[in-house]
Amino acid sequence: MIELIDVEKRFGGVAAVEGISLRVPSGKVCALVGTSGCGKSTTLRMINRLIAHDGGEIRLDGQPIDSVDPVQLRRRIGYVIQHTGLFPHWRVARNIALVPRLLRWPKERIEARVAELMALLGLSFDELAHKYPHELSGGQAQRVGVARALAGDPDILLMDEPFGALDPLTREKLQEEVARLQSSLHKTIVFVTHDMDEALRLADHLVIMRAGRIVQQGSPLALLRAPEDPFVESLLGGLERGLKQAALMRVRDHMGSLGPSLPSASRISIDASLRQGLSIMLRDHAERLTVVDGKDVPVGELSLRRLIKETQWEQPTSP
Ligand SMILES: Nc1ncnc2c1ncn2[C@@H]1O[C@H](COP(=O)(O)OP(=O)(O)OP(=O)(O)O)[C@@H](O)[C@H]1O
Repeated sequence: MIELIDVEKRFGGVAAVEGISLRVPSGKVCALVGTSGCGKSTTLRMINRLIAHDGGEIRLDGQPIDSVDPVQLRRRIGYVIQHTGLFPHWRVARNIALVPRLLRWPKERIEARVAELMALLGLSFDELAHKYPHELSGGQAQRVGVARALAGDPDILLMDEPFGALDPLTREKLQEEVARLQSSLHKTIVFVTHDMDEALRLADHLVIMRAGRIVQQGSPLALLRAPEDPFVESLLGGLERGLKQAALMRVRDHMGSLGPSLPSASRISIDASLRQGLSIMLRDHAERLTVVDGKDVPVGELSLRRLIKETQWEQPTSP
């Protein structure tokens, strides 16, 4: 568990971060989002003591980070940055092996770990292990960056705009990979992003910052349902907010049973999102969709009328 309690940071007397308090339970993902210069990276870097905090307390599993040697601390914490931070004169395998080498693992264990991580991140060992970073595509380099951060099997992963420099398709693919990895690795992750869709997609806990302070924090759905002010609302997509909320909701949780009436010819997978359901309804001019399981067998119905009722029911009443 990561805890920040009333944390402050000043640069030359000017506050960069003021009174930040947040808690990330073990195995959960927290996203820091906000306008440029609001203190996201500073907050992240204080967690692994790349920057020292001036006030408040930061604790990892209850232990204040000031009481841990910074080098020991950083070996427990994987760190991924936007332009990968790979050593340009080291080959991929050596870059990934950085922390295991520092930890003085035996050679065979390091080699096995590098091969394991490259497989985990979808990187071909034979093709890429001996290349230098400049011989990689942006997506490959970023995967190597993530592999390197995971190499020492840290329980905590900090990621600063990890996919910021990638094209949208590669970015989406890597987001999927990180979500897939996280579902089995259960790391405690804090990441900084400018991409709200990325934050909504990956985070269990969303923290919105402005001018060094937290404006609002909570689960993505809670924030989408009740942004506290126009700034948060606009960051969350303004008029697109309903669709972003629908993207986080699953068909399986909102379908009804198959009625006596003829099933709709338009179908949707039980694993799809409500946003995808709405899109199919618009495309097919259909107010009802037949929900099918993985074997294409009808298992229920998604109805526009019911959806509207349910989402109204979930919206808080405005003051
Ligand atoms: N080493 C430093 N020395 C002086 N001021 C700094 C330093 N690092 C950050 N700052 C200032 O602290 C504030 C917060 O910076 P920070 O990099 O944390 O913001 P950010 O939210 O991550 O921004 P961006 O989204 O643009 O990366 C900014 O005003 C920045 O200029």
